[in-house]
Amino acid sequence: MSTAPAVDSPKANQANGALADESYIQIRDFNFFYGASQALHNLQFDIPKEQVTAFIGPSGCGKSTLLRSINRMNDLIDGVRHEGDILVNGHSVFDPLTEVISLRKRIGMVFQKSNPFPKSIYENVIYSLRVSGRNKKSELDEIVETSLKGAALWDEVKDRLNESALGLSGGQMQRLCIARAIANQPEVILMDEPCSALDPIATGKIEELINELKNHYTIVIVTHNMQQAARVSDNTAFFYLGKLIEYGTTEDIFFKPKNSQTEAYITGRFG
Ligand SMILES: Nc1ncnc2c1ncn2[C@@H]1O[C@H](COP(=O)(O)OP(=O)(O)OP(=O)(O)O)[C@@H](O)[C@H]1O
Repeated sequence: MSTAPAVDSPKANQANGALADESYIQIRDFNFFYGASQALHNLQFDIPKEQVTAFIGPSGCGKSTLLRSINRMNDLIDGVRHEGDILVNGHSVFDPLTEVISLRKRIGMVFQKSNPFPKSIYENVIYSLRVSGRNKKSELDEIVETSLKGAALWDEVKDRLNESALGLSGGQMQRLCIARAIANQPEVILMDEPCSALDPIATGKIEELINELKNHYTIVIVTHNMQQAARVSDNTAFFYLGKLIEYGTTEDIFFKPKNSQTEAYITGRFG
């Protein structure tokens, strides 16, 4: 069961409270501001454990802002502030005692454009382990193999681990970034349009991988691609102008949307 503190009827505040599974990320009365401009309004919903939850909605509706709030990537931007809370596994990510570097390891992130370092494939995978002083070769070898296998990349690169990561294809680089996140043994993997720069074949491989990864990790994905949201996610949250309009199982959101704005967006009539 969830270890989150009791709040007043969280389900009652969900735009669609159909999700019954154990929640892992709890978003509570969350508002977010860039300076004087409010980007997110009173968000309140739960994201289930070891499932894929998609954030969808037209450009500028706040999907990335919310995603980046979960592992406090927005802290890097001047003049931002928030109200409310986000709990991951029962702990506030904004707790003053939370160490942000370790938070970002526990809540890994994969970006729109893959961002490998100009280093070998091997060093890319264990980069943050090296930074934190872990240098035992046998241990690192094992983590590299497990992480690359976890990212469905091992077979393609096992004979060239010491070659530059910059020689990989776009899809392989994106899977390498997933392997880098996995090496930290994360609880959550956040993905911000991870396939937007990839061709359909590379996209298909990442989607297959997401399907596999959800057996071990809680995944939140921002996507503009409705077919992708329908294919990979268990739950979908639809946002408009910084508000959560509707949230539920992907099947309900796509086939039985309750809100006319959701329906219009899903069917491509706006956005
Ligand atoms: N660094 C920033 N400074 C000021 N405003 C910002 C910043 N980043 C985003 N915003 C604003 O916050 C709002 C939400 O933006 P956000 O990028 O979260 O939306 P999005 O749904 O992810 O959009 P897209 O699909 O185009 O990536 C928008 O009005 C945007 O202009």
